[in-house]
Amino acid sequence: MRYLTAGESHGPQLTAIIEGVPSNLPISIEEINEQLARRQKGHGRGRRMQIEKDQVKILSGVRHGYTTGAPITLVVENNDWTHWQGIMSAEPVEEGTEEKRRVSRPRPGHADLNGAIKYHQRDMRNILERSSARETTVRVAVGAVARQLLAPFGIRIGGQVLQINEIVAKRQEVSLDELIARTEESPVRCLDKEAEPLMMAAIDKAKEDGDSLGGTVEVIVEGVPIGLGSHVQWDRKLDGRLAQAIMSIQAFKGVEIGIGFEASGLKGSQVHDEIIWNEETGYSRKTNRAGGLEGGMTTGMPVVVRGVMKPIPTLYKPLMSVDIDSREPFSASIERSDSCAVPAASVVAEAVVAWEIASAMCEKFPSDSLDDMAENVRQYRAYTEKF
Ligand SMILES: Cc1cc2nc3c(=O)[nH]c(=O)nc-3n(C[C@H](O)[C@H](O)[C@H](O)COP(=O)(O)O)c2cc1C
Ligand SMILES: C=C(O[C@@H]1CC(C(=O)O)=C[C@@H](OP(=O)(O)O)[C@H]1O)C(=O)O
Repeated sequence: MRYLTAGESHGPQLTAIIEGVPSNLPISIEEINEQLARRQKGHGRGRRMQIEKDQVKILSGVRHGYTTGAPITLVVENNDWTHWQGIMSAEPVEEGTEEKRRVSRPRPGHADLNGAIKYHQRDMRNILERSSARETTVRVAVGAVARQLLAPFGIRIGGQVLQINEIVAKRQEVSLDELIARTEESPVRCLDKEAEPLMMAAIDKAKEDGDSLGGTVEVIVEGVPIGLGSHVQWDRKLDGRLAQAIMSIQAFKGVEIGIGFEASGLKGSQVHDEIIWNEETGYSRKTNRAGGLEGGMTTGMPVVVRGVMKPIPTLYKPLMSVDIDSREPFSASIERSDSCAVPAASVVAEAVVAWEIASAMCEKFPSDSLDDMAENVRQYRAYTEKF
C-alpha cells in the first residue's frame, strides 16, 4: 500500500490518495471521523481547533460502504479557508491588491528559513502552509482506514502520553482496552491521574509565559502475527519503517522501540526476552523488552513504539531571528499556535503506526481482496501456532 497527502494549512482542503487497500473491506465514515475528532482534542491546543470540525469525505474507491480495490481519495475541508480565500488563492493577484500575510521573519524550529532558501521563496508563507501539522489531519484519516483493515484480524492499537515537559507519568499496568478507554477520558491522554493535573498546569503556565512544551508518546499494537517485516533487506525491516513513520510526524525528534535507549546501560541478560512455548499458542516470550520486534520482524508480542516531540516552534514570546528583507535582527514572526500538541500528536502516532502495520500485513499476505487476505492470515496463524 502507499499514500500521498496534499494540501495547505489554510487552503481549501487536505487530500490523501491511498492505493493498495484490499477490496471488500467495509469502511465506516463514522470511525474515520471519530479518529479525526480524537486528534483535535487535548489540553494546550490553540484557537484553530475551535474553528475546525474535521469531517472526512470519501471521493473514490469506496462504494456502498465497501472498498473496490481502486485508489481511495480522502478529503478533509478547512473551515478556516473562508478567512484565507484571497490570501491563499491559486489565481494570480495584482501586486498590492491583496493582503498576502507575507512572512519574512523565520521562526527558529520551524521549516520557514530552510524551505525558503531551498525553494527560492521570499514569502515564507509558501513554506509554512505545507510544513504545518495541519497535514496530520489526513494522515489520521489514512490511519483510520488502516485500523479498519487491521480490525478483522484482531489487531488493535492504543496510545498514551508518557511525559510532558518535566512531568513523567508513573507506569500503569493496564490492559489495552483499559488504556484505550482511560486515555480517552484524559485531557492530556495520560493514564496517571497524579501526573495529569501537573501536566495541565505546566501547559497553562507555558502558555501564560508565551512558551511551548513537548513530551513523549507511546503506541501499543496488539494481535500482530509473527513475521511481519523482514530481516533480508534494510528497507523491509519493520522497526526501521516504524521509526521513519514516527520521525515523519512534525516536531518528532526521537524514537525508540521496546526499552529503546535504556538498553545501552543494561547487560544482554537484562535485555533479551526469553523464549517459551505452549501447545495451544506455540512460541511466545516471557517479557517484551524488544517491543515486539527482532530482526526487523514482529515476534507476535505487542509492538511498543515511543516518540519524542520537541516543544512547538511558534512562541508568543518569540526567540530572535533575522528579517530576510533587511537582514537585521528581529523577533521571529508569531503565527497563531498551539502551546502543547503532545496529546494530539499521540493520536497521529497511532495513525502512522497503524499504517505501517497494515502495509506490512498487505506485503505478507495476498491482499487484492479482504477475502484472499483473511483466508491466508487464518492459514498462517494456524501454521505459526503449530510450528
Ligand atoms: C499535532 C501537531 C500540532 C502542531 N502545532 C503547531 C503549532 O501550532 N505551531 C507550531 O509552530 N508548530 C506546531 N507543530 C510543529 C510543527 O509543525 C513542526 O515543528 C514544524 O513543521 C517543523 O518541523 P520539525 O519540527 O519536524 O523539524 C505541531 C505538530 C504537531 C504534530
Ligand atoms: C491546524 C492544525 O495545527 C496547526 C499546526 C501548526 C503548525 O505550524 O504545525 C500551526 C497552527 O496553525 P494555525 O496557525 O492555522 O492555527 C496549528 O493550529 C491542526 O492540527 O489541525
